[in-house]
Amino acid sequence: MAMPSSDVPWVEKYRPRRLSEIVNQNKALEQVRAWIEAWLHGNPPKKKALLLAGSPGTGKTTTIYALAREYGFEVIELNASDERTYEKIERYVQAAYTMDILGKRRKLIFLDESDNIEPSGAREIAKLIDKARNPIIMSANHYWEVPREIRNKAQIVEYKRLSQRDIMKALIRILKAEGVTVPKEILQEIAKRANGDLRAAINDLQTVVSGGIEDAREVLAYRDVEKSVFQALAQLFATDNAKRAKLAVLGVDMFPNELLQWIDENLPYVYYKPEDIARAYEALSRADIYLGRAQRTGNYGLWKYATDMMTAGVAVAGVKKKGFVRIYPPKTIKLLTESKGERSLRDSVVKKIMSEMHMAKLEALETLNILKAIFEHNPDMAAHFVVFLDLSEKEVEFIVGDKEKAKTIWGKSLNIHKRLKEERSELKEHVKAAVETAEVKESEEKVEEAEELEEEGISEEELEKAEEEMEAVEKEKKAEKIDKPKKKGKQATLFDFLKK
Ligand SMILES: Nc1ncnc2c1ncn2[C@@H]1O[C@H](COP(=O)(O)OP(=O)(O)OP(=O)(O)O)[C@@H](O)[C@H]1O
Repeated sequence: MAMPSSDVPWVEKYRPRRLSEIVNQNKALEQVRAWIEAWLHGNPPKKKALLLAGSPGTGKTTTIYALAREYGFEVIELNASDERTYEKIERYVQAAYTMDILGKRRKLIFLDESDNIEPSGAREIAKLIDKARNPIIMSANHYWEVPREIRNKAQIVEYKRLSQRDIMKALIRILKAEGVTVPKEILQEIAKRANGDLRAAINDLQTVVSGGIEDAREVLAYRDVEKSVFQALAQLFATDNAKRAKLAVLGVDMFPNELLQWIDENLPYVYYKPEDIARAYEALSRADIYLGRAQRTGNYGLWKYATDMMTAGVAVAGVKKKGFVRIYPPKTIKLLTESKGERSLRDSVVKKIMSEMHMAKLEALETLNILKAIFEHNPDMAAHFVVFLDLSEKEVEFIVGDKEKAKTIWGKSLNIHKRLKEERSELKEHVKAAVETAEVKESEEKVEEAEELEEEGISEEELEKAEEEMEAVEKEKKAEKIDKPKKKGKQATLFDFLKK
């Protein structure tokens, strides 16, 4: 496997230049073309804004730039989380009054992350859409999170997640262009893990190619566990916007202290000026202080501030290196703080919490921390959780982190088990006794009945026969009842007729 020639991010290097090169979004592209052509034919569409909605890395931004190139627009890219967005849009919308849509320098306004628009600004932006004389295209991951005022004014175009096959094809095309090869099973792994996000897949491919095959296996092994941490950190290190940085790590199923280790490990590759690196580390150390305090006091509300410091605090620390940033797993630190055994214990406890308490993974991780506090301070309640979650002794030891305390809780849980067992067997006894009484009663009744028959000189067979006959008579009666009304009706009409 050859080393790549430069560190230009491949997602940029291989971004499709033309609409026709965009993979597997034909339906969406048809709508986009029809909408822009309506503008160009001097007949602006009813919905003056277009909202491209879909998962990350499916081609939304690519569509806008390819569209602009093909139809001759200049793209004015604005970010919804920028405080001055409204002001900027207004400037362009006003300018559009005097701008000839068919002229050479026509502009297309691109509002990225429109699911991030503050509710206060949404009404104003909606008004600008009404006034707009040039196309406004917005993009969002979830269209339902775009403020309603804006959503109602936009034509929604949905982008689908790309299939594993689409992703494989795109990766192979890049490898051919780079003149490098990667074993097929690794390509398949990358395509599988990308979960429909071609950007993530291309970034992984570049990571793998730049690090060599052995490294690739290791990185991919981590990806198994840390599904999206690579993606999240790539986003975090690509922005100097505090809000975007905070959003980048949402959905990473990791404890904040682990996330801190990942950021810590990768910081020196992101900033190059010593003073920027120092500032970023200062933000990290503050995050660490909050985390320590949360652990000591049990006030997990502090996690939020810690996460803000390690994301937003780091993102605004200075000027970042341009180009592709390779993300490294924090191997050494991780090995020191959490062994493989501990990790698997944590995973099994989290799984039990998820299934017994009907929780998503993130929620379960938070609950695990609450359980840790309970296990440390309240062994009686802890014992009930042990029974409820069906925890093993090792899992209890992992949660409480202290052998003696674990023993006490485990002992108490055994007592609860014993009590429950006793209660259950007591209940069983009750049920058994009740059934027996009912059976005795029934057999007593049967004996009584037999005695009566004997007294009257009727044999069992004769009784059965008599019962069968009675049943037959009953049936006959019923059949007659059903037929009768019909006959009656007929007779009545005939009778009437004769009367006439
Ligand atoms: N459908 C596609 N066809 C070809 N390349 C694609 C496609 N989707 C994504 N890519 C590749 O992935 C990269 C990222 O795509 P793009 O920026 O268009 O994603 P996006 O949908 O705008 O994501 P986000 O919501 O995160 O902004 C592009 O540079 C391109 O290389």
